[in-house]
Amino acid sequence: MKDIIVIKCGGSMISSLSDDFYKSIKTIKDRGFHPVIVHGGGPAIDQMLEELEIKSEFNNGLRKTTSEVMDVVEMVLSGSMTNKLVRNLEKHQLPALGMTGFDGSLLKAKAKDFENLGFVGEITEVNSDFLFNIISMGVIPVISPLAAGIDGASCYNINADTAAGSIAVALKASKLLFVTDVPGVLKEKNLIENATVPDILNLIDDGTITGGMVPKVMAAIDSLDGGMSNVMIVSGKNSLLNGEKLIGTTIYKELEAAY
Ligand SMILES: Nc1ncnc2c1ncn2[C@@H]1O[C@H](COP(=O)(O)OP(=O)(O)O)[C@@H](O)[C@H]1O
Ligand SMILES: CC(=O)N[C@@H](CCC(=O)OP(=O)(O)O)C(=O)O
Repeated sequence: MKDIIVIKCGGSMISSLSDDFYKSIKTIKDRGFHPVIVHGGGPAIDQMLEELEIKSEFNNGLRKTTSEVMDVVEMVLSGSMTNKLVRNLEKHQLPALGMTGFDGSLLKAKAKDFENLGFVGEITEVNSDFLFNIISMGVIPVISPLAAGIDGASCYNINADTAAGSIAVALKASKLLFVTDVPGVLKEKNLIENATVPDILNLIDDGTITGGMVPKVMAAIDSLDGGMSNVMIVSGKNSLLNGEKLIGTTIYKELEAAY
């Protein structure tokens, strides 16, 4: 299927995505693209864990997921996070269907490093046909990054940036957008509009890119390695579009592609 655009909505933005953001999704769809949404929910998971007095820690940007933490992750990601997006899409005349990676065996995973990270998963399979069928009905899939183990029994917590990258590669999407709470990759408060993979690695090394931006750019790099050619980090605070153009940071594999 041509012109699929995978849009990852960060948990930092889900509750405050602007009306203009949803209108721009409508414009993108009207222009013939098929949006597929993958969402996060880190801040809402943090809040629920805190309310329940369950401790959680991060290891290289990934939440160490004990079975107690997994129950909360599953509840938050597949509950209010998905529902907020679906409700708002429907409000903007965009038919949408919320699902986890369990539905239709969409995502299969194995433990990434059980000893240190518990039930954090690494995606091993994406059921692309399941998504193609939904997309062909004109419906936007809204996916929470939970996956079943190969045995079908265990449940894994996948970083939403990583899940979006794997889904974009599997669907051979023409674009992958990471929607977050900043306009893109910033250096000294200025937006970097174009960056190659070596530029990004240097920005991590010199401490310009830190925290939640690290899994995002790493997922961008993995998806470029997986064959994607167009990966961007953009803000959800306003419209994604400035006329014909998407606004944000575009990451390219190498210099020739950038200019
Ligand atoms: N160089 C950078 N440019 C922009 N944001 C950065 C940079 N380095 C770190 N960040 C942080 O990354 C955050 C976005 O990641 P994250 O909080 O995980 O968002 P999301 O929930 O949308 O995935 C920004 O709000 C910012 O605090
Ligand atoms: C393994 C892992 O860290 N999973 C993430 C899943 C949610 C996520 O990625 O949400 P954001 O996109 O808002 O960061 C977590 O538990 O927070």
